[in-house]
Parts: sequence; structure tokens; C-alpha cells
Amino acid sequence: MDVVTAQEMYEWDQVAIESSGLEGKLLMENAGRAVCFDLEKKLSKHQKIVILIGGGNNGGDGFVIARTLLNLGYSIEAWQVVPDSKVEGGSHFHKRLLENSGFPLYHLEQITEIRESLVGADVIIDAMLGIGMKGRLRGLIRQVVALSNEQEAFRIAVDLPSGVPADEGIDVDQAFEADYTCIIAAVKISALVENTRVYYGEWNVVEIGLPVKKLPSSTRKVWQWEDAKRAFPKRRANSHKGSHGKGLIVGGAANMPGSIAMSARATLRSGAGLLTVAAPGSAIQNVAPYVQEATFLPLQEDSGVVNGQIDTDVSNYDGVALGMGMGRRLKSHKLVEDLVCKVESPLLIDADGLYQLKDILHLVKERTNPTVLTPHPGEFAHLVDQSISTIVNAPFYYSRKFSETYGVYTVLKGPVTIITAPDGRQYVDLTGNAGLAKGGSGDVLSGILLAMMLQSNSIMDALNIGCMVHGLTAEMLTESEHSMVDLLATDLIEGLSQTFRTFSF
Ligand SMILES: NC(=O)C1=CN([C@@H]2O[C@H](COP(=O)(O)OP(=O)(O)OC[C@H]3O[C@@H](n4cnc5c(N)ncnc54)[C@H](O)[C@@H]3O)[C@@H](O)[C@H]2O)[C@@H](O)CC1
Ligand SMILES: [K+]
Repeated sequence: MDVVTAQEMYEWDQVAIESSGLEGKLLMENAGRAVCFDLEKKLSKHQKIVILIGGGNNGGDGFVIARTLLNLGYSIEAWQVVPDSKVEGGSHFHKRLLENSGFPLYHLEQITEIRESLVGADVIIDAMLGIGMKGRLRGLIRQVVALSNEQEAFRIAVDLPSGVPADEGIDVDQAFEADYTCIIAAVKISALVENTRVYYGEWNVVEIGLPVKKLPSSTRKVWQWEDAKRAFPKRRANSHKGSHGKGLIVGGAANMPGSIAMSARATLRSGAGLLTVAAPGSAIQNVAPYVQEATFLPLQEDSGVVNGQIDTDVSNYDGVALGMGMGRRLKSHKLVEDLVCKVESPLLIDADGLYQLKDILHLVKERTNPTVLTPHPGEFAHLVDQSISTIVNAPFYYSRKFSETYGVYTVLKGPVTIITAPDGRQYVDLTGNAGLAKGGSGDVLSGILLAMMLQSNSIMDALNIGCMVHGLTAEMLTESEHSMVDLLATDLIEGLSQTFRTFSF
């Protein structure tokens, strides 16, 4: 499932029209019909449905939808909310087709004319503005959106809710508040971004007959179950503990043994062959009983906090995770710097490790082996010197820029997790739920990611699979023995077995 900007979507449409000879109005017919067949699962013939139609191609889709649903026997009132002079090209063609089919079309000139219809509607379909919307909502459409939002009716948007831009990083002051959005051909970035995704409600993408082989390949995709199925590391019958990687987890503090303990246990539960935990000795005594399968490496410490560099040779590990529960004291800085320079395998840095990274990003850039950073928006905002709201409203832009600048894999966590490779390729993980918004979830994720990195030949696959395993485990647990309220990070670790069993391929 591709994720596109408005410009990329226009390029796709152009390729379709130029390279395969698909005419714009045929694409519009396809789009409108695909939306209708998707909407049939949401609609019933007893409902009173009002469809709001704009002047651009989104409105063109609206004319097709109105005609098709009327043909199917739905009770539809179709309103053109812009003057005739604004309805051009393919939209004009489909407007005539609707009228020539013998169906009525109402023309809105003043907001009062439509009030009664909207108040009495069971369903309101918004086909006013799509990816061509610019700036804030204007004129009559703005009033129609406000009035629609006041109604009890089920609200459906076509492609995107009017007033919502397709791209990220743009403020919205007013927009159609959809309960469901039927997205055309590819997910628009705004469906996945904090300040705009709320307007979409639930959503689905419909296929409209674009010539997929001819389209430029997208560098942004939603990671799906089929992808995980293809990429999941296989355990061969003749494998031994060395075949699945030898990992090292570094972090912990005397007063925070839980974080690193959870990471370590999650790594072991996720299939790592061998694991060593390096932590202050005073933390190890509390971590050890929880992860009996691991070996331990006491770090130099001062009052329960790591102090100084690591004495052990770290070159014989296949992967290292650093930072969980380490604390943000200045004395742990040397350890982070040391590992950034010395680890010759994939290095994952999370939590307090990220905090220590800001002034040594130039060293991260010099690493020749993969580096993975797993910040939440607050940690990322600190790293890139932006506000949290700037990050959450333009996460694709900032994480790509960061990954490309420093040559790192970035896992930007949140309700939508964005995984970016050093070359700028991005995957989106949509699994998980609010049960994960708790201390410890991130530690578990780091542990799973380390294990996946140890077992996979591709860091990108490992990160995507790890995020999906983490999210699906939360979903599975809140559908069975837990709720989003009581779910704990430790429950996730124990729930992993069930998730991995479902990956039985
Ligand atoms: N060939 C294509 O390009 C296809 C386009 N499709 C549909 O076409 C849409 C894009 O069509 P367009 O590029 O014509 O753009 P839109 O239909 O999204 O918007 C353009 C119209 O909106 C008005 N407008 C822009 N900003 C406004 C604002 N702030 N307040 C009020 N009015 C405003 C403009 O005057 C213009 O009439 C897609 O979202 C999709 O629904 C689909 O039919 C598939 C094929
Ligand atoms: K719309």
C-alpha cells in the first residue's frame, strides 16, 4: 500500500493518462465506481443520503458516485455546491451523464437551501475537495462543511475530507469530520499524520485501474502482513544457538532495573540465540532473576549509574542495543560515545542513549555499520532541535531528512510508527493501540528489534517485522485477556509467544 503526496498522486495520474492511454474521465468513472462498491458495505437502501459535490475532479468523482448509487437504488440527494462555471473537463462530462440519466441535481447558492436536507440526512458524502485543495476552506464550501459537522449523520469523505490537505506540515482550521474515508488509489500522507488523521475516521483504499507496472515506484509504503510473511526469518531445522545471533544489551541503572530487564527478556522471547546484558553490577542483581537465559557483564559504575567506557571487546557480537534505563547523567555519555565508535555490528540506540547522542551525531554519521535510532517524538524533537508539534505534524519529512543526513535507520514511534532507511525509503507500521501508551512498551520494542536484527539479513525488514510483532501482540492481548487500560509492558513480552505462533509459515 503506497503513501503519496498530492504531487506524487498527480504524477501517477499523468503517467496513467500518457503511458497507457487511460482517459481522465475514464479514471474518474473507475474511481467513482470503486468508491461506490466499497461504500455498499456501509450504506443501506433505507437511509437518506446527501452527496455534496464540488467543482474539481473530486466533485467529478461525486457525480459518478451519485449516478451509480442512484442506479443501484439508493436514496440519494445530489447537491452541486459550486457555480456551474467551476465545473469543467471530466467533471462536466460526468455531471451531464448524471443529468442525462434522468436524475435530479440540486444547485446550492445559499447555505439555507441545504439546511433541511443535511438535518434530515442519515449519511452525508463529501465529494467537494480532494488533493487539489489549497489554503483554508473558502466560501460556501466552508459553510457546508461547518453545517455537516453539526449533524448526527454518518459522514463519509471521498479520497480525503474537504479542508484536509493531502500533504503533511500544514495547519487545518476547519475540515469535514469524516467517520469513514474512502481513499482513492493510494494513501495520502495526511491520513497518517497527527493533526490531520483525526478528520479521516476509519479509512480504506480502493483500486481504480492505474497501470501499476508503469507507475514510478513509491518510496513510502504501509508495511503489511504479506510483507512480514515474505520477510520473516526462517529457523532451519539444523540451526543452533549461534545461527540466531549473539546480542548485547547495554544500559540499566540501580534504580531502573526494569527497563533493561524487559528489553532483555523481549529479545530472548523473540528468538535471539545468545544474549549478554551489560549493566551496572548493582542493577544486574535485580535483572538476572528475570532473564535466566542471559549472561551478564558488570559495567563500571558510580552510585548505581554507568560511568566510563566499556572494558570488553564488543566486536564479537552480532548486534548491540544501547540506552534502555541507563539514565541521563553526564557520566554515561562516555559509554555511548565509546560504543558508537567501537561497535562493528548493527547498533540500536534507544531512550536515554538517544539523549546522550545529540552532540555526537557526527560520530554516528562516520559509522560504517548500520545504526538504528528508535525515538518517540519527544526524543526526536530533542535530537533535531524542533518542537514536538512540528515533528508530529511533519514526521515523514523530518525523519527522512534525519536518516539521510546521518546515514541511520530511524524508527519514529507513535500511534503511527515511521521506519526510515538511510537512503530515505520509508515504511509505516499501523499496528498497535492505546494500550501501548505506557512506560516499558518502548523497552520491549527495542528488545524485539534487536532480536529481529540478529536474525534477519535486512535491517529494514527486521525493523518493520519487529514493529509489527510488537503492535499485533498488543492488539491480540486487548482482544483477549487484557484491556487497553490494564495492559502492561510485561504482558506484551509473555504475549509474544502467541504472536510468533501465528507467524507459522
Ligand atoms: N485524473 C485525475 O486527476 C483523477 C482525480 N481524481 C479525483 O480528483 C481529485 C483531485 O482533483 P482536482 O485536482 O481537480 O482537485 P480538487 O477537486 O481536490 O479541488 C479543486 C477545486 O477545489 C477548489 N478549491 C481549492 N482550494 C479550495 C479552498 N481552500 N476552498 C474552496 N475551494 C477550493 C478549486 O477552485 C477547484 O475547483 C482527487 O482528490 C480525486 O478525488 C480521481 O477521479 C481519479 C483520477
Ligand atoms: K472530499
